Amino acid sequence: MIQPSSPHPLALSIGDPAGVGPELACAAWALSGTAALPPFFVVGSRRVLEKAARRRGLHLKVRAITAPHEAAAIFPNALPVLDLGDADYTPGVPDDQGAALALAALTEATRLVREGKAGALVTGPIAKSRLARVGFDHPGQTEFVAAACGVAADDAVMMLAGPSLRVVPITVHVALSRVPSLLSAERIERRSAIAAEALVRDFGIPAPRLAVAGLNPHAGEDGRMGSEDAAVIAPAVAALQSRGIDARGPLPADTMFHAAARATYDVAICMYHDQALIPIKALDFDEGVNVTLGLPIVRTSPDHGTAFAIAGTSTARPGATVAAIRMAGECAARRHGA
Ligand SMILES: NC(=O)C1=CN([C@@H]2O[C@H](COP(=O)(O)OP(=O)(O)OC[C@H]3O[C@@H](n4cnc5c(N)ncnc54)[C@H](O)[C@@H]3O)[C@@H](O)[C@H]2O)C=CC1
Ligand SMILES: NCC(=O)COP(=O)(O)O
Repeated sequence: MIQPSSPHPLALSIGDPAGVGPELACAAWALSGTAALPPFFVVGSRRVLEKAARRRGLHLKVRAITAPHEAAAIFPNALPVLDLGDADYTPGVPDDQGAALALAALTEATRLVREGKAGALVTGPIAKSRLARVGFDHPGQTEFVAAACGVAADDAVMMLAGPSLRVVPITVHVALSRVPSLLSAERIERRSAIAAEALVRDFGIPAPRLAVAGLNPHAGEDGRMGSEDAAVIAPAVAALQSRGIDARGPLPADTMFHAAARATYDVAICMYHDQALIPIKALDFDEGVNVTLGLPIVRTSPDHGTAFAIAGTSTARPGATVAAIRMAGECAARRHGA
């Protein structure tokens, strides 16, 4: 089915300029014709993008715009950028100046989308610890965008999505030792319900099937290997079912991700970060998208990080960035059409 398109170009924040974000923004633009991407503009630095493109051997024009509405006309011939100023381009060597640019770009891109001047937000990769040095006070971009939208951090639900799998971690950027105490039936139910609602609204899945993972080996083995599965996760699944949501579990996590199992659900609800992200990064690393559910705006990001070690070497693959731009456009179009 052809979706109506978002009326506004998408805003792509540049990410840390020492990482792979700038070169992948250029690479995505270079692929935009063959990949049929919606028009987008970068929020960041024209000079950094020009240097990143040159270093990657991409022959493209970067054109500064002063407002998002100028992007669509420029996009077929050049990469539009809302220029926040110059910064050093030293791939692989992050510094505070670059982190400040990344934070300014994230802030401005979020503002433009919130104000309806851009159709959706695609965030380039940042290093959270580097941004923390310049005043970033959030566990990640998910929580930053949630705060900017006036949404409680816990109600902004991270989902990683690729061609093989969708996963939602109930707890995210916390130490593993804290996970059991952070899991409650209410929290699992609330975040799972937000995911189910978003799969209907933004992904066009009319009755999403949720597979809820256990926490412990063999989902607790009748309490012999942990109590949380029966005491916390099972009541959450029952509560979801009583709301008419197609949820089942707790399921042993070790057997949830093989191909036949994956065919039985639309999203795996996982209890902690690596339970969710290991399978998707193993299966779909090059096309994996991190999408924030439950926001008044659409926000996506490539599933990978700054990859400082390979920045500037032309070996960073653009697939996840291309997929993040495409997914943002599709979700925005669904909302626009709705
Ligand atoms: N969307 C975001 O803003 C994300 C940010 N991060 C941040 O990135 C930083 C680095 O995190 P890491 O755990 O090292 O993950 P990473 O994703 O940056 O790198 C992990 C491995 O994958 C490779 N890799 C990453 N992207 C690639 C690409 N496009 N093509 C080919 N190979 C690629 C890297 O070279 C490295 O070997 C951390 O500070 C983390 O917080 C991590 C994940 C997502
Ligand atoms: N592991 C996912 C990740 O680090 C991305 O987090 P966020 O910055 O999108 O919140």
